[in-house]
Amino acid sequence: MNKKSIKDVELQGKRVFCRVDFNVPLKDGNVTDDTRIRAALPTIKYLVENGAKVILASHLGRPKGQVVEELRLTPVAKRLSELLGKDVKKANEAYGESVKAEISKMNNGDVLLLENVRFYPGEEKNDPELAKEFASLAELYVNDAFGAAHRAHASTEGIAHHLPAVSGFLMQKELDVLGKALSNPERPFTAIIGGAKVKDKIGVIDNLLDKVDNLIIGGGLAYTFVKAQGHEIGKSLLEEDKIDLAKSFMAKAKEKGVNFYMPVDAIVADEFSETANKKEVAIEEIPADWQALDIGPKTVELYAKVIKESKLVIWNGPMGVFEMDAYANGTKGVAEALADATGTYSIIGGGDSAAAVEKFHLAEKMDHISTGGGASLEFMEGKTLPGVAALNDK
Ligand SMILES: Nc1ncnc2c1ncn2[C@@H]1O[C@H](COP(=O)(O)OP(=O)(O)O)[C@@H](O)[C@H]1O
Ligand SMILES: O=C(OP(=O)(O)O)[C@H](O)COP(=O)(O)O
Repeated sequence: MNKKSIKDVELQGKRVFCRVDFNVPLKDGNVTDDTRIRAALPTIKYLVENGAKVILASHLGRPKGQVVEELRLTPVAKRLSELLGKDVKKANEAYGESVKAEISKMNNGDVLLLENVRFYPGEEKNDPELAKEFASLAELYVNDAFGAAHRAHASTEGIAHHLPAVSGFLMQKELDVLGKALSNPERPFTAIIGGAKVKDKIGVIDNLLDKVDNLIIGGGLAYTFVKAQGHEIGKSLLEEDKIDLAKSFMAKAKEKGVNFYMPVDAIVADEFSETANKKEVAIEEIPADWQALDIGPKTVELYAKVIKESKLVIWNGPMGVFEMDAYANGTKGVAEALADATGTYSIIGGGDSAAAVEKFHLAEKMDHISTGGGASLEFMEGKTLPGVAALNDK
């Protein structure tokens, strides 16, 4: 990579604003999957060992510019402290006088975690004033938040214009591994897209159709396509205004000779809960008032066959609501197919997909687990990631 890294700069005694992606799943105030925290440890340890004052910043969830008590980073600081084996202080704000006072008390090698940067409206707007406030806390900016590198926000992009700005080890590793696998992909090349961020991910499909041999759709994303095919989807996840786009993608796939795979069956439930009534139905038979929360077994079988025949698979987004055991089989089936496909290079992207693979104890069997879902997809599309572009060139 032609961007400067933490190895290229002096760290001793420096106040370093290090943006990480600690957007991790929480339940009852505890971190349920710490993959993203562990992934940032090499950078944090290096900063500590080289005598920097480490000021960490992250977003958590989508609080939309307001303080949301459940989205404070306190549980993350606790987990990080356990993983680092050292005290991690947690600030209640992300900038301002109280934070400056905390920083002035730091010794070299100390670690401070700022509050959720998305509690401030300026973060997602990439407000230059907020970027300057962040910059005023430090003497050096390090971006190790690959998972948020596709966002041009104040703490991922704006700040880099006000301080010397370099990459961390995770950022470098992600760009290297993904760059190598995708620059000249082995074929058949298959992309599996699922999850719930329909608005974010649907656009990616357009560019993917220029690159892949097979495109597999699952998760909440699938039902906008099922609807576009003319079937009823009951109360399943739907982006009404993306139906025409979905239709155009199916037409483009046909034109380009890309095999476009969609669910042929689903597990439907009469409410969004573990204890709901549920049944297995063919995809054209989703009852009104029911919602599809997982792909069905015939779909798993079909997708597993495509995976087995592929040389490179990139998978982003779970196939169903895997957090509830009743709707985890689709995601588990796809994860197992990837784990079993020994001749297939597997790249898993996205916080929830990585968490799913961890949950099924299959992480070891994957070739690369990326900490970025949207980020790895945009990188794969060939887009410039704003969080990377803003860093200093070598
Ligand atoms: N059929 C579905 N209906 C509703 N939500 C779904 C469905 N399938 C998957 N999901 C949800 O999608 C979420 C993950 O989506 P997303 O954030 O897009 O994935 P990733 O973090 O891997 O990029 C999970 O919380 C999962 O419960
Ligand atoms: O979880 C993330 O993205 P992902 O779900 O695409 O992996 C990143 O932390 C970015 O979060 P965002 O999509 O709310 O900007």
